[in-house]
Amino acid sequence: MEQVKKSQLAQIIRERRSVKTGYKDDPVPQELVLELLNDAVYAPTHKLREPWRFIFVPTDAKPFFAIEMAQHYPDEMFEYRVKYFNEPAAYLIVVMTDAENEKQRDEDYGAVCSMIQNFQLLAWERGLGSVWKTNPHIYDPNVKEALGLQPDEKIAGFLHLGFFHEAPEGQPRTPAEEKFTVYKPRL
Ligand SMILES: Cc1cc2nc3c(=O)[nH]c(=O)nc-3n(C[C@H](O)[C@H](O)[C@H](O)COP(=O)(O)O)c2cc1C
Repeated sequence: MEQVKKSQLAQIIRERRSVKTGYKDDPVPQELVLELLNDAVYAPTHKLREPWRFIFVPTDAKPFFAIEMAQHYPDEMFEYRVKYFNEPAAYLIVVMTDAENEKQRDEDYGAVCSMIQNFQLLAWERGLGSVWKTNPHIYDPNVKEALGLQPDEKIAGFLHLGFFHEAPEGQPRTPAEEKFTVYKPRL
């Protein structure tokens, strides 16, 4: 098949990887995270609700954060969890409004997902690795309380952040043609 030259955007979308291990110790600058977020928030957001807010865990605070988060796990998992939470260089916790009705909940989660994908693409472009994690602790009421969440808020995810040694290998995606049908009018 003839190779069509991909636009820069298409290339970044295809090349971005979730970086789950192999982070460098280099600190993640808060200014960079804010710069990326200020572009990412141009994601579509119904009624311009912008249903997100962010908690940044900088690199120098991360060892304390790791201990605090690990305390929410059973004693026998504590050490492993401290190690786990220390792996990324920094965290960006994405907090979102937890609407009462299904329509708004779906719209808000859609907006947050779009914004997070924007952030991940922009981060990739700048060499900053990220992975969106939804481990069970994001649903733990004690974790929510420790992070100062309000009753009408929930955690959309922990973004693990860090510059990295090697880009992980990507997994191919199913061609859209295989999941594509064309509507035929029945009238
Ligand atoms: C909503 C959402 C939640 C995710 N949660 C996790 C997670 O808890 N743990 C994890 O290792 N990866 C998580 N991921 C990352 C996916 O595993 C990753 O995107 C997938 O393996 C494809 O890899 P790629 O992003 O490099 O293309 C999550 C991704 C999404 C979109």
